Amino acid sequence: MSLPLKHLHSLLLEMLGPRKRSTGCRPHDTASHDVPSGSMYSAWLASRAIPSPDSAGKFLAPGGQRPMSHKNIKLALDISKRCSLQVFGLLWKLHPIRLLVMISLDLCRGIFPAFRGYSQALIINELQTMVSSGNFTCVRLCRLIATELCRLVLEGLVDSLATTNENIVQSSARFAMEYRQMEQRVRMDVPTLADPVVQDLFQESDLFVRSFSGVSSFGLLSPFDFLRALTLLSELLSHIWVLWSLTVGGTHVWLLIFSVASSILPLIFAWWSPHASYDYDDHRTAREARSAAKQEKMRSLAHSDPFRPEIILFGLAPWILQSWAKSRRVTLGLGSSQPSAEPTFAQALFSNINLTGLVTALQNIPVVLALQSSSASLGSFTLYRSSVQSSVFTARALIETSRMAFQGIFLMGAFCAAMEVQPQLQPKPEVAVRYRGSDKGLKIEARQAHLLSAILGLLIYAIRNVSFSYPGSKELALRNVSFKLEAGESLAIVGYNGSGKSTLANVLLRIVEFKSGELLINDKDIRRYKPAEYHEHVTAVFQGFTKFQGSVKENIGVGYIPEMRSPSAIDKAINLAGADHIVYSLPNGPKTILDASGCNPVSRPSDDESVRGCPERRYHGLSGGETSSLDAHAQSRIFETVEQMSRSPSGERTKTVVFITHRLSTARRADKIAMMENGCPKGYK
Ligand SMILES: Nc1ncnc2c1ncn2[C@@H]1O[C@H](COP(=O)(O)OP(=O)(O)OP(=O)(O)O)[C@@H](O)[C@H]1O
Repeated sequence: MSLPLKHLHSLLLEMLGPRKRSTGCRPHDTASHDVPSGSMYSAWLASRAIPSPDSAGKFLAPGGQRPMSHKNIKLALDISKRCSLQVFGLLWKLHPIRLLVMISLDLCRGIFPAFRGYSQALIINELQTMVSSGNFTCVRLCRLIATELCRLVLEGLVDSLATTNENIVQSSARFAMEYRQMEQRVRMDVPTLADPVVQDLFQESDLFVRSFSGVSSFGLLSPFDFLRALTLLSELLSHIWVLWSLTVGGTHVWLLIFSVASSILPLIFAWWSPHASYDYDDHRTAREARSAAKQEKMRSLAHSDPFRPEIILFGLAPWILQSWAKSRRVTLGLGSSQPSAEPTFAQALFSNINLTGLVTALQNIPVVLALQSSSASLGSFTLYRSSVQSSVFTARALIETSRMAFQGIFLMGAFCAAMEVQPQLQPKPEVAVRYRGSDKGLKIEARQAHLLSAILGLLIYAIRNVSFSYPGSKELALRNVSFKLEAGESLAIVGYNGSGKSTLANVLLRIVEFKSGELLINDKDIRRYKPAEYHEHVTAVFQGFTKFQGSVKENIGVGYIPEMRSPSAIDKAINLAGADHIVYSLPNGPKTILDASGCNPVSRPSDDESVRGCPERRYHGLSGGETSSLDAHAQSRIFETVEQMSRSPSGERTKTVVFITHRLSTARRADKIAMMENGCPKGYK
């Protein structure tokens, strides 16, 4: 079966089967990751619990909105107390001075609107005085206008200085956060990433990192947007100060009350109306999240090249389209039988009747009356009115920012918790040992755990030998595997499909963790070696060989990064693999770009700018046999090469070799043969 087909099947199973990933809510017990209580991880986890009784033990989908409950507020406070300093510290280290400048300028910019209103009020007052007195001497007016122009220029200067500074700080922060995220991702191992709760954690952490791209309008709030709340706060305070200074002595208190009331009346009206429950950001219910995930999978299936042959062959197009459309309809709230979050036409009409104009007009009545009956100036009333309206507007923005910040705190918590996650295969420092190799290669021993089996006699079957099951599977893929391989020996693993050969290889390669038993490498428990150090001494060619989108040279080079750019090392590798005739018959030899999509074995025009205009660097496919699915002849040749490589020039064994084969003739070459059946070596010689 071809690799793309395998991938397609696993993808389809993922989408169709009874699976944990496809649900918006997760059962609690899927978390296999060790959760220390009181950690950031446990606080983050607790915030995802769905409070309703029928969802007991289930979690919100990644990115799901946390309700503003008492419990969540406490968790948010706890997370911000522990995590904000960590994140702030990270940002502080990048550009301390620039960050300080950014905060100061943000605070300054907050008071600009109040100054603007004040300056404009002075001009209006001057005009009023000129008109009422009939004295049209313009010196003072010109001075005021010049001051206003200077203020405008200064505001513009500060704005551009702030924006330039902000861009530098934001770009560095974005890089630093993305780097941390990438660093965390690449150091994770297979068992950790297979944990569905860790997957969710990383997804929310990714959302936090994405918030640094300045996409707060999509409901993501970065700490920088949160800093901008300072601007809003200083703006609000400056407006309140203006209002206070205008009403000091109680001269126009009734006017203030009337203005504030008329400004917040439309807000109260909107809040009270049925439409108010609609919230653009808060649409991630479990059902919608499930549909969004499915819609995304169907979209990528429709756009993916590697799956194209199967899509055509199995006639999957209508199914993809229908499934996508069904999910998309749910996320868009179209034709849903459930009460829609979207406003109905009547609600929309009701809420869209713009009362603001009417209220503003009404506001003018007391202003006019006050102007006629008091000595107050037109300028001060203009300032007064604009300050009231700006205060209400700023307060609204602050409330909205706080609401988004509340959700942002949990995403920030996810980021900090993700940084705490340790790869499961990493040994604890107190048990870690250095790898000590031998001249002959690895000595491997998979054996029973004597002590445990003696104590737990009745449970011997479950614990005594090397056993393994895949996450989410109750079936053991390896059961009670025991064998011994001396350094320099070779072992052939044979067996039916699905008997556990690849799983055993992955356990030996320390790619997956086994559940029980003991695996000794050079007389030390494999779990005590740091995986990275261990991997420096072992290598493997996988059945599902990965082709990277790049040249043949690069594909060979990734096998040993230090020599990646060395033409002689690449040539030697090509020669050792006996691949000279394949590689040098390609249109551009080792420089030929491999078509990693696997769907087009012929040359195709490049989308890559670097390749375009360079006709000889064309894409080229390789057959399955040319990469990993070897015919008898190729297999024999490869084993000759491996045999040659595993001996010293004087013919002594220097490497231990384990190979999986379906051919008895190949297996006979090995010193030992393990016949796998149902996860267990039945015959071992
Ligand atoms: N990711 C996975 N999740 C759950 N079960 C798995 C997973 N991968 C393999 N299995 C199951 O584990 C068992 C052993 O699979 P494994 O791939 O080790 O078999 P194999 O002997 O290498 O087969 P083949 O010869 O077809 O490559 C099978 O029952 C398989 O269904």
